Amino acid sequence: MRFGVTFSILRVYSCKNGSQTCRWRWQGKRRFRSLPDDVKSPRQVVNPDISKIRNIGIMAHIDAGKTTTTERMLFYSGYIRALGDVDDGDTVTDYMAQERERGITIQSAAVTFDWKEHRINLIDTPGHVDFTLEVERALRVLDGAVAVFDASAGVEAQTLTVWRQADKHEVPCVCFLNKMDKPGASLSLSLQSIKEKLKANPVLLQIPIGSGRSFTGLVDLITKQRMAWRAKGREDDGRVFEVKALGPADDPDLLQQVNEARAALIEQVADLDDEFAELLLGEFSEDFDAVPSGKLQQAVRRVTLSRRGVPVLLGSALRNKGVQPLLDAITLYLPAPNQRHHHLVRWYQDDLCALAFKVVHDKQRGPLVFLRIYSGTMKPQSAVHNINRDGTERMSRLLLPFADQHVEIPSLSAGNIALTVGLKQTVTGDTIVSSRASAAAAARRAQREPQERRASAGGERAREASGLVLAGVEVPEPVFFCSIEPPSMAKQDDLDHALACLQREDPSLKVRVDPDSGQTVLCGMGELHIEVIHDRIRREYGIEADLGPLQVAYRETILQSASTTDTLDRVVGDRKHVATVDLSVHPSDDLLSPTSCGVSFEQEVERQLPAELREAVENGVQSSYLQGPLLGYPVQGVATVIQSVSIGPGTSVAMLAACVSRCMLKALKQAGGQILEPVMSLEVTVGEEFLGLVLADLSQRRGSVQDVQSRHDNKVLLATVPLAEMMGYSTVLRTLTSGNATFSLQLSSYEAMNPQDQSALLNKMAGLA
Ligand SMILES: Nc1nc2c(ncn2[C@@H]2O[C@H](COP(=O)(O)OP(=O)(O)OP(=O)(O)O)[C@@H](O)[C@H]2O)c(=O)[nH]1
Repeated sequence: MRFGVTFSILRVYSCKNGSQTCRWRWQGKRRFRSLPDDVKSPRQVVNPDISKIRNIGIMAHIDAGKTTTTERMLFYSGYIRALGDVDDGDTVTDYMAQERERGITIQSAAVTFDWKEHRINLIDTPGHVDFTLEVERALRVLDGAVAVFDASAGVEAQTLTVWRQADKHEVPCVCFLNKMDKPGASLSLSLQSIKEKLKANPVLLQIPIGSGRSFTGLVDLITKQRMAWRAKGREDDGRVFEVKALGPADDPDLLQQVNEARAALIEQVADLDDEFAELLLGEFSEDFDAVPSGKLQQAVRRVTLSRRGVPVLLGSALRNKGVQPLLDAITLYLPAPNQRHHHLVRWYQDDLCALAFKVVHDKQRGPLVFLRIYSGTMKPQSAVHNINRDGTERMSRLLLPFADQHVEIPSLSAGNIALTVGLKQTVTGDTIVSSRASAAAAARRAQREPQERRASAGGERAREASGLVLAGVEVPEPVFFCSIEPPSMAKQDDLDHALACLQREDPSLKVRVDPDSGQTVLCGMGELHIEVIHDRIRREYGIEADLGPLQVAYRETILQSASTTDTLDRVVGDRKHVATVDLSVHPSDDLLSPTSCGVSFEQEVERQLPAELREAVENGVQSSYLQGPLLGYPVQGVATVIQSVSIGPGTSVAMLAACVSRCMLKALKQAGGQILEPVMSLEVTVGEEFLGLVLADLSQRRGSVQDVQSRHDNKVLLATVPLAEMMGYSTVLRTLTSGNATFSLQLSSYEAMNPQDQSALLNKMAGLA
């Protein structure tokens, strides 16, 4: 649409009956669009062709503004009447009581809405490191992501983690530099940190008009349109904004800045996209700037999809600026489901193939399972087959998620995210297909596929190619644990039920029973994680459970090799069991990986030992890895070699496994035990005046400072510190700095404790210190 210089439009988006409609009103010489007052129901979400679906996630470091941005998206697309505020605890996506009280996102929430004839299925993910698995589960099923940054901080610790997760799942991203209204906001700092820390190639698509508090709008470098919001800040809801082609009559400095930035953009895109480079050098060699904006947009899309570059957009969600162009960018640059290649899906052809990526418990409806549909169609009241559990289940209802409200729908096709009621056996990571027969048909197609083609698939795809199930996500090992007790024995069953439900929802929560004390033990990702679980047991299940002290999940390993022999000679009932095992244990090269424990057999033993006995020996070794000889923590970094096995007639396999375990315990003790402790990367952002106090405190905690960087008036302290020293750190830091610091903590590695610290720990555990 072209407008004369004197006319500009104030753009308001609203959607009625699934399509963008707008009314116009005139003000002086200007034409304004105005919004109808009615709010759309999630039922009105358009059901478009797959090419117009966008499954996206919003990810970032804690507090970058994901929830605030999501809230604006729902508001501008017409799905909520009033803007919620994280600080007032009334946003749509943070609906859990704890989220509203704490002002943070804990579980990822899915919402579906439409924008300019596109259906957007959006997942708002948590930023706190304790809930990283939530982000990973979401990224597994998404096609694209919006990475939100605090423009005054650039890339922060958790941004790096989520970015790596997006990389792992090859998810194309756009960046949104939020909080451009903050006095310390810096476009150049943010772009620099994206390049340096994320090693990504930022493709800047907008430049800001004004900075800090006087940030009023943006210029789109592709179309050279100037978008200006009213300067009223928070009171103005941002629906109305002026869009005007930037012309010679405008601010000459701004115009020059735009021309330079656009020229740089064209050059950068030409470097990243051969097709665009050819176009420029052919038709537009005389004047690159004359290249049509549509062509530039298409090239930016190709660059984004191939992940050679990431578009960068700007705004201030809280001040209601820049979110509508971000929505445009989602539809323009992020992929449709059919543009992402999911290797295994082709074997199912048009049959249903879906991945369960999240389960939540609803008191009335039972478990609700979130599914990403990769092929085929889902209908309510139908049976589906769960390949992982090898069982068929009946799905009673099919819903479209809209945070905690759900809308019943008659069917949902490939490329969408569905919420199902009635699937009682399905857990996160399971693959759902239409029937056992369709799984068998897919298996036949997979068999017929040339071996080379399957082998060429790398990583996750290779794992998928070896079976018929979609790859789920890897669950990180918990670093903290504590005992949990019901208020009375009568409540033990209720507590077990609550824990079973919570575990189904959250695979990063592990529950086990301590073999010595018989106590139930909760294992989680961090203090906040365990605190939230405890709180949920109280609120959602009405159980006032008691938590024991929080403890660190150490690991054990060995320092040297050892060989040993053990003989088990036992009479059970009227049967005599005799077995003798010779084995050796060695420190493995891959000492610090949790999966680094292995078992192998001497060639001769492997040849002679029947498969059933080999399996019993392996079980014996594996069970001894679960509890190390020093403090009973899991063992890692050990390679075991079985040198000989002899077994008397009538000896059971269980007795052989027991003999191996006993022999392993002896060997591990002989090999000299070493405790490994989790060491965390710590990032503290603190006002300069408090830096000395924070550093002094860290030195008491066996911390080692890696770097101190400046960020405006703040200092950013990067350090590593043993997790055992970080209990209750948030309270201490708050007190030390009068609330002027934030920190993030995440697992960096497991490291060997020095002899003094180890013996202090052993004494403490033995009750001697
Ligand atoms: N100045 C300014 N503050 C903002 C902006 N967007 C969000 N905030 C504030 O930043 C804080 C965090 O916002 P959220 O939207 O909860 O951030 P989040 O990334 O969803 O946080 P988690 O989900 O807990 O990781 C809140 O106090 C917001 O009011 C912005 O554009 N400018």
